[in-house]
This record gives sequence, C-alpha cells and structure tokens, in this order.
Amino acid sequence: MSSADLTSKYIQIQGVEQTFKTAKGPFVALQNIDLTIAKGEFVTMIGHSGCGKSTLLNLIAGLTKPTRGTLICANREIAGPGPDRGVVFQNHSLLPWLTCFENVYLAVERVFGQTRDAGIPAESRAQLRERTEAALAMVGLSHAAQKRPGEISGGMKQRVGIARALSMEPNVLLLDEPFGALDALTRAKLQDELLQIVANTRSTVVMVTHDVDEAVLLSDRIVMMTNGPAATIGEVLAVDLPRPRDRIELAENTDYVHYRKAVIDFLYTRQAHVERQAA
Ligand SMILES: Nc1ncnc2c1ncn2[C@@H]1O[C@H](COP(=O)(O)OP(=O)(O)OP(=O)(O)O)[C@@H](O)[C@H]1O
Repeated sequence: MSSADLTSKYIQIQGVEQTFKTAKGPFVALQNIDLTIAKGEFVTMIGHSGCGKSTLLNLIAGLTKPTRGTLICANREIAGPGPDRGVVFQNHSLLPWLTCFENVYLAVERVFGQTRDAGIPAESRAQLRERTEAALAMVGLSHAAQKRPGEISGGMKQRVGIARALSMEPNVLLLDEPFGALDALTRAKLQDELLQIVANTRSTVVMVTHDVDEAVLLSDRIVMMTNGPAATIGEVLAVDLPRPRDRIELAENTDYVHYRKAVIDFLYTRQAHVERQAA
C-alpha cells in the first residue's frame, strides 16, 4: 500500500458482522459494516441506544473479534488491544487506590518503560515521570496529580482518563461517550479541550456519542447508525466546517444548523426509535 493510501485508509472496516450468543439464541448486533477512516480524521458514531455503537468501538479497540469481516489499522489486522489505540470509556475506569499521577504513570510505564518495537530502549524513570506530568498538564490537572479518584469531580476523573489515554501517544483515540455522565457546562469545557488537544496531537479519533451538537461540533464525519438488531451504517455525513471551531460562533452559522438538522432528521424521522413490545 502506498503512503497516500495508508493515510487515507488508516482504519478499514470491511464487511463486519457481530453476533452474540444469548440464552434465546444468536443475536446479530451489527451487520454489513463498511467504513474507512483517514489518518487524523475525527469521526463520531451516533445512533439510538442499543444500536451497536459500543460494539463497533470495541471491535476497533480489539477488545472483541468480529463474527465476520476484517478490521485493519495502519495496514495491520486488528488482533487485540494495543498501545496504538487508546480507549476512554464513559465510566473513566481509574484505579481508586492510586493517585491521578499513578494512574497515568502506570499506562506510561507499560508503553515506554520497556524496550519497544525496532529495539527502541526503555525510558528512564525521570522520562516516564516527565511524560506523566505533561499528560496531566495537557488536561489542566497538574494541581490534582496527588489526589485519588475519590477526591475529585466526575469531570476531573474523565480528564484523568483522557490524560491516561493520551500519555501513551496512541495513533488512534477511541472515546466511548466520554462526556456522557457530565453536566452541560463541564461537558462543553471538555469538548473544547478535546478539540484543542486533537488539533495539537493530530490523533485520529473515533468517538461514540448520543449528542447531536457534540457530533457536529467535533466531527469531520458523522457515522449515523440504523436501529438494531442487525444495525448497520445508515448514512455518513461530512461536516465541512472550518477549524478551529468556536461553539458560540457556530450556533448562528447556517451550515452548522443545516448539519445539525440532517442528523436530527436521520435520528428522529428516518430512524424514529420504536420500542419493541415484550413478546
Ligand atoms: N456481550 C453481549 N452479549 C449479548 N448481547 C450484547 C452483548 N453486547 C452487546 N449486546 C447487544 O448488542 C446491541 C448493541 O449494544 P451496544 O452496547 O453496542 O449498543 P450502543 O449503541 O452502544 O448502546 P448505548 O447507546 O445504549 O450505549 C444491544 O442490543 C446489546 O444488548
């Protein structure tokens, strides 16, 4: 593959199906998923609850394997989790007995504290500490480095989760509703921070969200998924708004309003969620 191809086809999802075994028999969660993501692209996945967004993100993370089809990242089949793909979940998943610093340090040590591919030597403890401090600084949490998760707010915990993922310098950042449990103001602040961080690191981002405004504000493309079972990609919307994006200016931007309406139409007209009657 040429380097131009590698850039434009950084993540390739081809003919993916995910079926789960359940007590009532096989359940097809995802079907016929085809998607190509370019290096440095910010892609969000949106769809009604239970349509399979997390299932797809877990497949890209390598936490699960597809029943059918292939997933490729940087020209290699995704065979399991790897430090090239950092994951942030909604419930932050920090170790409660460690400080914020230690939570991030653990991840840094795992990646940079040992000999890496191509014989790159392990870094010194001073270098690992420096990386940890830089990651916490990036999310504005230097002052809370010595606190434990129980002593900080939900928004701060999410920030530590993001710092931990970023500290590993992943090529791909996978975010599963990272701001879902936060109040609107904290959420807006973290969205702005994320935009800034991604602009600096040029990471490729795949993010699951329920929030239409969040999707339009952050994305280069929005992947809109149909309802399950056997959910698939219904439509992909390219969001052609210039960056850096400013939420206040965008609120009155006619293109922004148009993109927002396109997503709302998809979700609430074409994919109006029908609650299935219990059998
Ligand atoms: N391990 C599993 N075993 C059986 N069914 C599963 C499993 N994981 C997910 N599912 C089912 O697959 C479907 C998709 O789930 P998934 O969590 O990916 O949806 P989602 O779009 O992320 O939902 P939400 O927006 O509510 O988080 C759901 O019907 C869910 O019940």
